[in-house]
Amino acid sequence: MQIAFTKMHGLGNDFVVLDARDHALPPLTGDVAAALADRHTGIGCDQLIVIEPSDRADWRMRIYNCDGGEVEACGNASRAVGLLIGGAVTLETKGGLIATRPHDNGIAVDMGEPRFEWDAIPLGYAMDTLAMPVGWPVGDGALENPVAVNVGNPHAVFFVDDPYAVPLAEIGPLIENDPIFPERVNVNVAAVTARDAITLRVWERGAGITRACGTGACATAVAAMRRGLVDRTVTVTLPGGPLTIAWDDHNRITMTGPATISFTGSFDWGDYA
Ligand SMILES: N[C@H](CCC[C@H](N)C(=O)O)C(=O)O
Repeated sequence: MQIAFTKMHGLGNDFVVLDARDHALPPLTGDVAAALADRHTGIGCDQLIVIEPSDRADWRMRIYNCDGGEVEACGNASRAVGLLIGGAVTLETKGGLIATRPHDNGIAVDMGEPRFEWDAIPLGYAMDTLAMPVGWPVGDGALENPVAVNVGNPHAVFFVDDPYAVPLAEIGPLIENDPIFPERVNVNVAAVTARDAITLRVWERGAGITRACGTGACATAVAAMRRGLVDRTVTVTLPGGPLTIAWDDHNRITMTGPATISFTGSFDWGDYA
């Protein structure tokens, strides 16, 4: 069975997008998602995205990390789907309802409200989420006291002097899989460089180091705002480029940035299932 796909990215965080708005796909399992996402034997991407009908929003967006796990949110993919569909779009995700609209700087996404309660992250037990009383040894120092925040998906945000000096490939998986995070976690290492500027790198849950992470940018921005380190609109610069994040007086996060269609193609479902 031939299936069409659109290859897309947001600042280099890339996606294989399957459009099932007017026809159902064959049953999609985590194994099929991981096979399609494999950069050696599949099409290759950080996340596999499926657009399908919804009875709660215009459409439903399903997100599979390249490890095959289905997850709640993906900021960069939200912009990609918004670009693909066009106009103002509401999307149902496992992490809640979001809304996209065209913007002068690409696509703007209402990412909803951040959650800071320990059991909403979730964490394994009650603790201060503004500075978790934990640390992980790194070299002759440590990554410690992260902010924990849920922006549809779980994030730990560490503020450091230089994100590019952190051995993220080494420490990322250890933190991602620490039992203190029952649903694992996305690991953000960030430096505040001005009241309106943050530099960020991300080890993504189920995907590893990516060139950009939209939810990571949202999580890091509101974490910095909660600590009083930045104003309520900031530019978060990732390896793939900048995103603008605003946290408004109605407690809603807006993320604005580019989305790109790379190419279209098709594959035989039988090659992967
Ligand atoms: N790895 C993330 C999902 C993708 C998030 C990232 N690609 C983004 O743009 O937000 C998670 O497991 O929660």
